[in-house]
Amino acid sequence: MGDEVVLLDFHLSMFGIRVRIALAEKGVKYEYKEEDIVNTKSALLLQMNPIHKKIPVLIHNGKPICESLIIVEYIDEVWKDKNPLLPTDSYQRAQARFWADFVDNEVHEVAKKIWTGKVGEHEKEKEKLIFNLKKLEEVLGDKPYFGGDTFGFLDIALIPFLKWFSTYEAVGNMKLDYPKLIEWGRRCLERESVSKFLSDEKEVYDFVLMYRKKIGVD
Ligand SMILES: N[C@@H](CCC(=O)N[C@@H](CSO)C(=O)NCC(=O)O)C(=O)O
Repeated sequence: MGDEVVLLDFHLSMFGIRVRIALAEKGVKYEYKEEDIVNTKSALLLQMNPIHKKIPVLIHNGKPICESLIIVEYIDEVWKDKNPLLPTDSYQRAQARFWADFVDNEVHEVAKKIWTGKVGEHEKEKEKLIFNLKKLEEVLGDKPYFGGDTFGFLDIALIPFLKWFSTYEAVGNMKLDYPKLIEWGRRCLERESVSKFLSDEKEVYDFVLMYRKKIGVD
């Protein structure tokens, strides 16, 4: 019997998009299940991720794997016959994991304070986000991809955020300066595994406006 793969996800989730890109890069077939994370989470999600109760969750032959970066590494290890995502060199792997963690804690968490917070209240976070994106541009340097000549793990970790940057700017009333990342993003979007899943900027913006109203900041 072949692999049974199910993905519990939310179409706009930058974390879920990471997993969808990795599965597409590996050519893995799976059943996609959209979760209504804003209102009612399914019993399956609560059963498969009882600790965080969050998406994405990959269910492989009935066994759940949680946390997007862990899921991407799992996919890379299980379906290792094509498109390796992590570098083979241990030091390069460690660097890729370090900067992917940076994306989660220094880009996403900082930006989330801006788009879920009252307008004008997060000047510190705005400065930090600008600084942190500049750091990522330095890591990219003049390479086509973060891992060098091939699209890989750290590209997958960051690319889903590309279509959230304009919302960060609009809600935060700020200007992000990241020309090299824009160029890199255009390069990544040439891959069908990316262009197929990256959210639409207006859809992201409309979702954030709805979410801000729901949590009462607008
Ligand atoms: N560290 C985790 C974050 C997942 C997450 O925040 N998922 C969100 C949707 S995307 O913003 C989620 O499931 N939120 C529901 C909730 O917070 O209850 C990962 O990398 O998978």
